[in-house]
Amino acid sequence: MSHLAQFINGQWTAGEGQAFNSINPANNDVIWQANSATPQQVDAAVKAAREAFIPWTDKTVEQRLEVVKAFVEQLKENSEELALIIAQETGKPLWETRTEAAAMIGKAGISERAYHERTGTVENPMPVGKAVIRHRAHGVVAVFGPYNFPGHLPNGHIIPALLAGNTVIFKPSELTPAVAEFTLKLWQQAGLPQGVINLVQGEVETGKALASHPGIDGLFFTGSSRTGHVLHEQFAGQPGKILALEMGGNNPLIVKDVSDEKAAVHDILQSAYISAGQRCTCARKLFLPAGEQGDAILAQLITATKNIKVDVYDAPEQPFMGSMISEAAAKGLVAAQQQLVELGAEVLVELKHTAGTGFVTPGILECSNVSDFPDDEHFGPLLKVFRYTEFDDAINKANDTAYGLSAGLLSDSEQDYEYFLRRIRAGIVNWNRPITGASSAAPFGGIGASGNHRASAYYAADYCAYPVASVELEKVTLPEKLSPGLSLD
Ligand SMILES: NC(=O)c1ccc[n+]([C@@H]2O[C@H](COP(=O)([O-])OP(=O)(O)OC[C@H]3O[C@@H](n4cnc5c(N)ncnc54)[C@H](O)[C@@H]3O)[C@@H](O)[C@H]2O)c1
Ligand SMILES: O=CCC[C@H](NC(=O)CCC(=O)O)C(=O)O
Repeated sequence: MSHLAQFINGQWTAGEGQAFNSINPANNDVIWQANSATPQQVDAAVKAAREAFIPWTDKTVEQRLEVVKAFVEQLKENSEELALIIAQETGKPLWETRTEAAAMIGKAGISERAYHERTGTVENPMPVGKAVIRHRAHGVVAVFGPYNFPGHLPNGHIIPALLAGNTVIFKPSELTPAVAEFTLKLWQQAGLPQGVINLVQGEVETGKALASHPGIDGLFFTGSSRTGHVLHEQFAGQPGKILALEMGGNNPLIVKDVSDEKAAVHDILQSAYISAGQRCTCARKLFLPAGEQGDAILAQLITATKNIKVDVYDAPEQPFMGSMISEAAAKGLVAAQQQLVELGAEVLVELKHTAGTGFVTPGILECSNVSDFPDDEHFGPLLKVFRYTEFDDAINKANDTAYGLSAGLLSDSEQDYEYFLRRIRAGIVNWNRPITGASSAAPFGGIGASGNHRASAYYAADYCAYPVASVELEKVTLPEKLSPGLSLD
């Protein structure tokens, strides 16, 4: 019998659709196999979530929080195993997947604060009675997750959604089903009532069946801009449904006048190559000043990039970068490098792929002379360098993208930063810090092709509930003065 990979109405069930696998991208070994959920099983999951909605939303937030806290206890007890499963499925080194497990634990407290601060209940006295603002859950929401943070990013939708009183159907990335399954088992052990979260696993067809299901009240998505745009079109003409899209980026980092060149190189490496370049916030384009300082930083960057340690997730001496998510993704990046070379890019450090694996070494391309630079998110460790003479030119080129997720300036001048801050178009704008590693205690989202103005992380509470404004008085009472033209006698 097929592996029981679907969690529907509190029961682990085998999928009845086509078989799919998860592989360890470091060596292409199959580590998980199951059958996908069919549209009928997706329908059963939506019905289970609908049945569970009223009892769940009728609980007090404190009661819902108790379950979330029990889940956090489960996460704490099992964090090492969770970190290992994330590492096996994604290729990310263990030091990094441990930080992902820790971010999942931290999400509960942050979401609790956000729930009260952004969607809490507010009462204001009025001349007659009072005005009250409350927030209500939307109902049944679908959560779609990406492969690069298979635990942390879906968790960033699921916890706020549950706290607000929604019930959830979770469709994880088909590349990381084991992480989703393990996480759902922790929810189950935490005592979550049946139907409150349902897991439907499978490839794109399962995703399509869920996204197009008429029974969902909303969809919270983290993933590529391509899929996000498909979902946006699919939701057109349905203003009653809430759609939150967290998508990719083509993120710029500008270096201007810095006194500590080594520190600048460090922040560039952290921005471009962490998670093997597979973070939505990673720097894709680096703008270096023409002249001596730019030359010196570039030379140091080339050396440091060649020295980056790339290895398996559990290497005793931990690498900075593990493997990419798959061999196909690695090959895609090699193809992107080749395409840029054909457009006029010069290879400063070649990105090289190890056949039969998802391993690549980090690469740098000099792209100042590339005409018709494609506005594609290269989701991996391939940094494109541009040299500039005028700060305004660098900012204009940095803004020359449909995306707008993260951006950064490395400069000792606060005046430069203020200028940059006023002109750059992005949802995350940093100064003298890497542009990756955003805080869950801040809003997280982008503009343009990066999002639809529904920031996540600290602001996720906003899209998990709708406001209800009430004016209230304990009993029906005649006003002291009637409106002109009214008579009750
Ligand atoms: N802004 C953010 O918060 C953020 C965070 C992490 C990753 N990302 C982005 O995510 C991308 C990498 O993740 P990915 O490759 O897993 O994304 P993806 O878009 O391929 O997949 C995301 C989810 O959507 C599902 N899906 C794909 N096509 C679908 C369709 N037509 N209908 C319904 N569901 C569908 C997938 O099965 C998966 O569950 C990168 O572009 C990255 O920048 C964004
Ligand atoms: O890959 C995209 C996410 C990258 C990550 N951002 C966050 O973790 C945001 C915080 C949150 O959602 O809680 C990063 O910036 O490195």
